Amino acid sequence: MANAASLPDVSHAPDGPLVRLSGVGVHRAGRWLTRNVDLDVRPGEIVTLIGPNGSGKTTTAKVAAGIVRADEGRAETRRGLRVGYVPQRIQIDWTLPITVRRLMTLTSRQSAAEIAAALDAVGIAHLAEAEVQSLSGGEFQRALLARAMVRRPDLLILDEPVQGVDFTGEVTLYGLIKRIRDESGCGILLISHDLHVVMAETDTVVCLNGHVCCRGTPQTVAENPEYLRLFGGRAAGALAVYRHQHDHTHLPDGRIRNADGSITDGHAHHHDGHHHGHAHEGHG
Ligand SMILES: Nc1ncnc2c1ncn2[C@@H]1O[C@H](COP(=O)(O)OP(=O)(O)OP(=O)(O)O)[C@@H](O)[C@H]1O
Repeated sequence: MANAASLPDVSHAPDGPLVRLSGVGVHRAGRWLTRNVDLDVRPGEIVTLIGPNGSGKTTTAKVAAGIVRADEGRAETRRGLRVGYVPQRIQIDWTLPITVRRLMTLTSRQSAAEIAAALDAVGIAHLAEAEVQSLSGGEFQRALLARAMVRRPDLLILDEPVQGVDFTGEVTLYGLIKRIRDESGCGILLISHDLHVVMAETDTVVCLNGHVCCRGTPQTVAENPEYLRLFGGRAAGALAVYRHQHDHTHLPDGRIRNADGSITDGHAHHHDGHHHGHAHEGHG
C-alpha cells in the first residue's frame, strides 16, 4: 500500500491539494518515462488521466501514490494522507482459491463489520464468500474498490477501474465512484482505460503523452479549438467523450517520430496538431 507519508507535505488548508506533483519526471532504464508533469488533486475533486498506452499514466499515478519516486521535480502530499490505491494489475496466486472476504484482508486488517459495510457499499455483500476467480469483471472491480475503501482514504487512486467491464457496468461503476466521492469527500485520481472517454463528473482532465499534452475541465478542453484539432471532429459536441489521436512518438533522446515515419528534431510536423509542453496550461 502507498507510503505517501514519506513525501514532503503540501499546505494544510482544507481545500488545499491532497497531493501535488510539480515538474515530476521519472527516469528508468536510460530514458524518461514521463517528464514535467504538474498535477494537483484536491478534496472532492475528480482528476482523470488520459493518454495512449505507455504515455506515463500508471507511472504518474504511482508517483502520486508515493510508490514510485520522482527523479526530478517534487511530489508532495498532505501530512497523514490516507491513500487508497487500486492498481491496474494485482498480483495474487490464482492457483489458490481465495474468497472476496479474504481478498479484503490481504493488505490491511479491518474488522468484519468494516469489511461487510464496504462490500455492501459497492453492492457485492452477497459475494463475500464467493471465490474471487468466479467474479465477473465488474464484480472484481467492485471488490478492488471495496478493498481500497475500507481504509477510508482521503485520496483514492484508481488505475483503469472499469477495465473488463461492459458499457452498462461502466456507467454503474462510475456512478459508484461518484457516490464514494460525494459521501466521503475524498479526492480521486482516475486513469481512464479509454483514450476518448472520461467520467462525466471529472473536474480536470490531464492528457499525458510522456508529458502533459493538455489539460482542463472536460468542457473547456472539449471547446478548445486547438484541442479539437488534436481530438478530431468526432470530439465536437461531446462533452466528456472525445477522441485523441497522437500521430507522433517521443523518442528517448527527445526527437520525435512522425506518423509518416520521419524523425524530426523535437518538433512534430506543423500540421499534426501536436502541442508541446504547456501550451494549454492556461485553460486548466
Ligand atoms: N520500471 C520501469 N522500467 C522501465 N520502463 C518502465 C518501467 N515502468 C514503466 N516503464 C515504461 O514506461 C512507459 C510508461 O508506462 P506506464 O505504465 O506509466 O504507461 P501507461 O500510460 O499507464 O500505459 P497503459 O495505457 O498501457 O497502461 C512504458 O513505455 C513502460 O514500458
